[in-house]
Amino acid sequence: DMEKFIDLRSDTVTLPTQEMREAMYRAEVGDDVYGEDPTVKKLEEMAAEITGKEAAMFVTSGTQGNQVSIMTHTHPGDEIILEEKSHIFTYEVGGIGYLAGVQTRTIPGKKGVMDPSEIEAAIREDDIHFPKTSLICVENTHNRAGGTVIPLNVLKWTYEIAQNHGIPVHLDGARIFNAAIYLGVPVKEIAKFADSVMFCLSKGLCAPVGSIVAGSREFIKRARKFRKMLGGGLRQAGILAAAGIVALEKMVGRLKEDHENARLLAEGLNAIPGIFIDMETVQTNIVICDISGFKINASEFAKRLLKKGIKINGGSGYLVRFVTHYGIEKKDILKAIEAVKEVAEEIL
Ligand SMILES: Cc1ncc(COP(=O)(O)O)c(CN[C@H](C(=O)O)[C@H](C)O)c1O
Repeated sequence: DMEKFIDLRSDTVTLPTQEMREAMYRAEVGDDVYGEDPTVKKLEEMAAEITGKEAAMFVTSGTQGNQVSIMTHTHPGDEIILEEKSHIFTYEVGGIGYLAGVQTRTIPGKKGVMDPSEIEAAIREDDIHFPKTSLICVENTHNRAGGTVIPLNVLKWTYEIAQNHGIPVHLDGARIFNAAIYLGVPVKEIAKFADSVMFCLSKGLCAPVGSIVAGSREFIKRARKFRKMLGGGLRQAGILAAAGIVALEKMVGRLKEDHENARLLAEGLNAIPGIFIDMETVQTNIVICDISGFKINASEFAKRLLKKGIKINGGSGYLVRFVTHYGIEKKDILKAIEAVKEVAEEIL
C-alpha cells in the first residue's frame, strides 16, 4: 500500500485534502459546455484575477493546457522557440507536432533559463524559405533544471524581445506558485511577462485533477474551442473545480514548507560521497542529483531505495529527481537521507 512508502517521485502524487473532498461533495454544478457550471466559473474568475489576465479556462491537465495554448497561438507550419529540456518539448508526447503542426527551435538554457539574446537570434527573419516564428515558450519553475526560477528581469527582457517582434509568449507555469513563493511576489508579477499562462492545481496545490490556462478574453475564447476539439469540454466539472478553489484559497502559502524540505534533503544528500548536487538549483521543491559517483544508473538506484521504503523515478541516466510536496514531512526527509546513506555504503 502507498502508506508505507515515502513517495518523492513527484508533486503530482499529492492527494486531495479532506476540505477539498467536502467542497467537491457540496459543489454546485451545471453543464460547463453551456457555460452553466457556477463552480467552474468561480474558479476561472479567481484564476484570472490571480494571474492578472482577462480570462481563464479550466483544463484537465497541464499537458492539455500547454497543447491548447500552442494550438491557439500558432498555425501549422510555424516554428516555436522553447528550452531544450522543457516539459513541452520533452514530456508532451510530440503533441505540438501532431496537434498544432508546429516545428520546434530548442535553445539550451542555463539552469533552465534561456538567454534572451539567444532567443532573439533564433527568431526567423522574413524569408521565402523560412517558417514564421509564432511563439516563445518559457517554463517557470523549470522542472528538469531542478525547479529553478527565472529571474524576473530575465523574464521581462524575454517578453520585451518577443513584443518587439510581435511574437506571443506562453508561460508553462505548472509550478508558478512555487516560483512566486521563492521570489516573494504575487503570481501576477510573473504572469504579466507572458501572454498566456498555464498553471497546475494538481501538483503542489493538491487538487486531484486539473490546471488553468489564463490569457486575454479573445485568446481564451479561441482556446476553449481547441479544448473542446480535444475532448476537454466538460459537463458538471464543478465537482473538480471545487477542489481547485480550495487549492488556490488554502494551499499556496504552505509551499514554502516544501521548499524548506527540499533544501534540507539537498543538504543531507550532497554530504554523501558519490552524489553531486548543484546547490544553486535547489530553489523550490525539486532536487536533482548526479549519482554517477555511485556507478549505477537511476533505475538501479531507484530499485535500491524502493527496498528501503523510498519511492523515486528511475531512468537510464545518472540524474535522479526528488520532489517534496504536501505528503512529505521533515521526518520523511531524514529517513530518505538515511536510506541514501545506506545505499551509498552498500556501493562504495
Ligand atoms: C513543467 C511542467 N509542465 C507541464 C506538466 C504537465 O502537467 P500534467 O499534464 O502532468 O498535469 C508538468 C508535469 N510534470 C510531471 C512531473 O514533474 O512529474 C511529469 C514529468 O509530466 C510539468 O512538470
